[in-house]
Amino acid sequence: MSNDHNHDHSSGFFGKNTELYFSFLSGFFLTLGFSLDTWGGLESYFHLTSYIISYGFGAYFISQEAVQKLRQGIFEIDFLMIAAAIGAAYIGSWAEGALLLFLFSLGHALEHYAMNKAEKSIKSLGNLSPKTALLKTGDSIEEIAIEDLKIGDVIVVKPHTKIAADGVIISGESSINQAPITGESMPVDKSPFPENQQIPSFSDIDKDHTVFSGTINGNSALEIHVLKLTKDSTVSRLISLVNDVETKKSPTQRLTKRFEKVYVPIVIILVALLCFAFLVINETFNESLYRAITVLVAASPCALAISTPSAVLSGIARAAQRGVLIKGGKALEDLGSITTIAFDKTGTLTEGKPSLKQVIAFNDFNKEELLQLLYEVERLSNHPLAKAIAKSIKEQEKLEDANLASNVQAIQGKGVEAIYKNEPVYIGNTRLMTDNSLVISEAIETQINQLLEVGETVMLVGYQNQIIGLVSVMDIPRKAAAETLKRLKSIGVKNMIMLTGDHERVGQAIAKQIGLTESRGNLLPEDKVDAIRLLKERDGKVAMVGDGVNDAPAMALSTVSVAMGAAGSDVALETADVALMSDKIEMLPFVIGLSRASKRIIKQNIFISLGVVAILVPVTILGLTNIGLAVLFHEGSTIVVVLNALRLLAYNED
Ligand SMILES: Nc1ncnc2c1ncn2[C@@H]1O[C@H](COP(=O)(O)OP(=O)(O)OP(=O)(O)O)[C@@H](O)[C@H]1O
Ligand SMILES: [Zn+2]
Repeated sequence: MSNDHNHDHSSGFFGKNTELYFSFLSGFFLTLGFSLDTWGGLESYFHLTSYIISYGFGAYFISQEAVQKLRQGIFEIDFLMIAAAIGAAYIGSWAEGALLLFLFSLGHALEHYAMNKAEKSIKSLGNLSPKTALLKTGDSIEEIAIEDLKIGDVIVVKPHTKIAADGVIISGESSINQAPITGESMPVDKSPFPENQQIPSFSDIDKDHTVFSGTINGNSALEIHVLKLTKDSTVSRLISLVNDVETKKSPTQRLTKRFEKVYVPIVIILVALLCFAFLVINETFNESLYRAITVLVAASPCALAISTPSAVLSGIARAAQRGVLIKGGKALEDLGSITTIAFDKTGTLTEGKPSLKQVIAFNDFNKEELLQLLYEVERLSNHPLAKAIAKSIKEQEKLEDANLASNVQAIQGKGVEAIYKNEPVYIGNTRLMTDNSLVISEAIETQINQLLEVGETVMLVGYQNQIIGLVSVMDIPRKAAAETLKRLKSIGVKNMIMLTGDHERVGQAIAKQIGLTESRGNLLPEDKVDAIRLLKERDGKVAMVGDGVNDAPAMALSTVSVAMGAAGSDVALETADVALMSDKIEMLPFVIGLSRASKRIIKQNIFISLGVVAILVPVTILGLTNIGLAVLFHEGSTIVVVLNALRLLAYNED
């Protein structure tokens, strides 16, 4: 059976199920012919006509497909089946030939039906966004096509309608159903972005204020400031990523393809030889041909060809229903065999919204001035620590933006560097200070150690050639983290390692709280890459879970990378092998469990398909069965394999 399901048999006067109806008609005329033959007592002319009609309906789609493929130089199993049916007709076994075509076309139609169903549930994403939006200009509102929306436009979203663009709420509060994008079943409360503040880019805005195209508004009307063009919206990107998914073949799929390349020619040679068995043993040519045809049917690897793609597609479709994009069979199979997971800390295992604990000024530096400096510099950085510091200081101190800082530069894994009131300033860890020849006194060292003791992340501030102060924050583990790790352990994940740029001791404090097996701190992004390399050497396969921002290189090196909160970050969505659209870490056991189930089903399917061939071929060569039975077992196994794969669509964690 064809492995490539881009073709569609929807053209036809019975609509999209024409293929299925044609196969039923083939079955009907087969039964009619058989009845006439057995009980009719009429001229053979009648039942023969009925069989020929059955052949016509049975072969209609398969032959088209086979010819089309043959023209492209692809030799398909469909072709073998048609050859077998023609051979059967030649030796007068019309009934068997018709049965073959009937069941083969039925299997084929069911396979297409099932695959379409899985594909549809993946592609349903595409039907999400509405076609038009209500554009507000001044007091007037006009309906325009979503393609005509521009960045900065304001659109009105009525209660219980779909949101037409990715953007930020500027007026109204509502509870939004984000299930179509993130798979979260509970609506999420959203509020307007604070007034009189400049609107940053989409990924830098707190999720409490942003909305996605294709999600559904709750009870009250909203006004939304558009931040992305329709073609760049999260849902558009999702659709194009989903379209790529099917072109990536899984390892098992490649293996079975390679096997078929060797196996199919062997079958053809064997069958050709069997046609001439009458030269060696005492039988007629027709008897030899009958045996050859039976072997051809028995040996064709239809079930094998469909065993992996059906499971991969169903697995991916099931994940998509829960807001998880698995980018292809390789990612699915890899994830299914993972026993080591490396986690990023900030925003992955922790909330990623640290709260401000201490601001301490040293050497008589003015504290007000320190607060203002911290605010001015950190509000221009988009590191989660920076955002938290800027936000808290602004709230506590009611500071106004004074634009005193410029040239803010992130120093990966260490902190930031900027110009504040025309002088260089450094905010970050001790490494950043020593890199810039700033001496950390013993008194400061003691203060730092006291804060680390209680699990706070400490950052120093270097300005005017000395250390003028420190700021500390505390990030708490996600509520679901401990429970999630426990479940991962129970499904067989042995090693769970935290890789963090934060201080070793802060890392260890959190690791202990939530039950990780190891924790490594003080890592620069390149150290995280090394850590992944070592883990791969030690454990074979490693999954890396992160936000895909400062850990992108490590994620790229991992066997399979999993991004959390991918709906909010284009980079994460594009680059990760598996994208959790929501930032719910508790989805991990679900996807890993699903991947394992998919792998299991692939194995079962291959066992079933090869098993049936292994039994059927010797039995047919020895002439112990007839075409009818060979057809039944052969097509039966194909249908069983497809149905087995479809079970994944109903996968749930237990
Ligand atoms: N904008 C910033 N302001 C102040 N300090 C910073 C800033 N960015 C980084 N740092 C310092 O550099 C350290 C390492 O940062 P990095 O981004 O590598 O990791 P992290 O966010 O602490 O944790 P994780 O690696 O788990 O994401 C931080 O712990 C902090 O001390
Ligand atoms: Zn096909």
